[in-house]
Amino acid sequence: MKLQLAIDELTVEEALTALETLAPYVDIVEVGTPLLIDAGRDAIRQIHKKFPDLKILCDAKIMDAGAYEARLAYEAGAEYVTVLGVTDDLTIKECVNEARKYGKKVMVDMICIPDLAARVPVIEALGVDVIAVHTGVDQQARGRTPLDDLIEIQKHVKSCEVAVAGGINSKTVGQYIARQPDILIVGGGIFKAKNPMEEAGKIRTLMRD
Ligand SMILES: O=C(CO)[C@H](O)[C@H](O)COP(=O)(O)O
Repeated sequence: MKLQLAIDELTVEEALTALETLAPYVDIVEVGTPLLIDAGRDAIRQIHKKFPDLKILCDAKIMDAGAYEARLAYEAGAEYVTVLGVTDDLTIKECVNEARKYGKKVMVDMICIPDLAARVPVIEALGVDVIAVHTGVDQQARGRTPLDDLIEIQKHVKSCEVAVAGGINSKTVGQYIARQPDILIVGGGIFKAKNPMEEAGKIRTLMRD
């Protein structure tokens, strides 16, 4: 199981500083959508330059122009790019084609897909690498978690990796670890903790137990 650290509400400078202590705990660093809006691909470039061993996920949440936008992420140094599962199959396929050209990966964000059982086989057949269930922050504020979606999606995914995101922290992570997703995504749970390094350490320890 890999730990993906989602960096959403930090500046690039803050992200680079935070990674000095957090990098040893994580496998994948996510340049989150808000950070991407704030700093653009420079966020990917700077993190890649300072931490060349860390895999970077560009949370572009692509909805259109799959090949072009995926290429922008890969050329900046991202290993993964995200595309939205609600978009059309052609856009997802274009991302996959571009990933294969660059030797990189595509994660599909299943946010707001009402019928996971119907959509998963179609998306898997497009050749994506990771399918992620994701409860967005606005839904989290209404008390929703991604646990039921994780349980549901694991019934339908046959071969690609499964990731889970949405308000996970060291107190709730146990229920996700018990389901053994391939990638656990944590953002606010670490960055909003009093001691982010301690929180990342706790999560990492629980992943090993
Ligand atoms: O994709 C995201 C926001 O669009 C987040 O990066 C993802 O939900 C993880 O962050 P958190 O753990 O704070 O929910």
